[in-house]
Amino acid sequence: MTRLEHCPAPAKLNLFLHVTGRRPDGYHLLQTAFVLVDRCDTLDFTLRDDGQVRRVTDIPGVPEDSDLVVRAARLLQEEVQRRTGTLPPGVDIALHKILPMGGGLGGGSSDAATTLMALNRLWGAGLSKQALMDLGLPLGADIPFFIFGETAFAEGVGEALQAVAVPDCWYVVIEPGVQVPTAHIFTSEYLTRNTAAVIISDFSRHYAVQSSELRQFGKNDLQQVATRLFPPVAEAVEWLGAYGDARMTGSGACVFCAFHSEEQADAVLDAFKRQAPATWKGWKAKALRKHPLAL
Ligand SMILES: C[C@](O)(CO)[C@H](O)COP(=O)(O)OP(=O)(O)OC[C@H]1O[C@@H](n2ccc(N)nc2=O)[C@H](O)[C@@H]1O
Ligand SMILES: Nc1ncnc2c1ncn2[C@@H]1O[C@H](COP(=O)(O)OP(=O)(O)OP(=O)(O)O)[C@@H](O)[C@H]1O
Repeated sequence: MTRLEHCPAPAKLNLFLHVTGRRPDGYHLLQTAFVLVDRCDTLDFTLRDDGQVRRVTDIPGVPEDSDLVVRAARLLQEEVQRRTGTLPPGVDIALHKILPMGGGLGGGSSDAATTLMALNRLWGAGLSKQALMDLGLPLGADIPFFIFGETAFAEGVGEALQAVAVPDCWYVVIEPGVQVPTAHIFTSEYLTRNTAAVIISDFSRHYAVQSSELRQFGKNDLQQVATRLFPPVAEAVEWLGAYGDARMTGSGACVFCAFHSEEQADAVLDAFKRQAPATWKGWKAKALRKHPLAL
C-alpha cells in the first residue's frame, strides 16, 4: 500500500463546556462533552521515498511547516524511528479544507488526528490508540478526542475521556463569518474559571430525561466571552435560538442547535437562506457515533 485517499477528518461540537480551574502552566481545566458530526475535511496520503513530509496543497494563512498535519506526521515519523531504529518513508499530504479555522469545530486537531491514524496504517507503525492520543496531545487539546473516536465526556484539558451516549440527532451549524482565536478567549478578563465540577452521571441523566426536548446540558463558559468580543457570535446565537437551544461550540465562532429530524434541520436552513446576513454560512450535519477511521 503506497496511498490512502479520501480520509475524512470530521468536525466536533462541544455540547457543553465548563471551565473549572486553571493549571499552574496557564492551561484551563475543563469539563466538556464532545460529539463528532459528519461534516469533514478530507486528506490524501502518498508515500515518497526521500523521507520528507510535505503538504502539497496550499492552505491560506497556514504555512506548511506550522500546519498541524505536517507537525503530526513528523512527530509520528520520529516516534517510529525511536521505537524501531528505522525512519519510515516520507509522505505527500493533500489537505482539502471545508471546516473554518477558529470556528470551534476542531478542524486543525481533527486533520492532525486523521494524519496520525492514517499514517499509523500506511507506515505499518502499529502504535496503540492510547500511544497515538498521547503523541497528539501536545499539538492540540482536542486531538486525543478525535483518536478516541466516539461521543465523550472529557476532563483535564480535554484528554481524560469517557464514552457517553447522547440522543441521535441532526445539527444546524452557523459560521458567523468571524474567526475566534482560542487563546484570546482563555486569556480574557471576562472569563469565569470557577464553575462547579459535575459528574458524568449528571450529564447522562440529563440526556436520558431530556431526549424528547434536546435541551443541552450545562452551559458553555466561553460563550459569554466570545459574544462580548465578537458581536456576530451573539447575533448567531440569537438567530438560531428562535428554533431551539442554540449554543456556541468550543471557543467559537460557530453556533449550533440540535434537531430530531433532517426535515426540521432543513426547515431552519430554508429560513436561514432567506434571512441570514450574506457573511454567514449555515449547514446541517448528523451526529456520528464513531469516527470513520476509528482504531
Ligand atoms: C476549547 C476547545 O476547543 C474545547 O474543545 C479546546 O480545548 C481548544 O483546543 P485547541 O484549539 O486545540 O487549543 P490549543 O491549541 O491546545 O490551545 C490554544 C491556546 O488556548 C489556551 N487554552 C487551551 C486549552 C485549555 N484547556 N486551556 C487554555 O488555556 C492556551 O492559551 C493555548 O495556548
Ligand atoms: N491543518 C490545519 N487546519 C486548520 N488550522 C490549522 C491547521 N494547522 C494549523 N492550524 C492553525 O490552528 C488554528 C486553529 O484552527 P482550528 O481549525 O483547529 O480552530 P478551531 O476550530 O477554533 O479549534 P478549537 O475547536 O480546537 O478551538 C488556525 O487558526 C491555524 O492557525
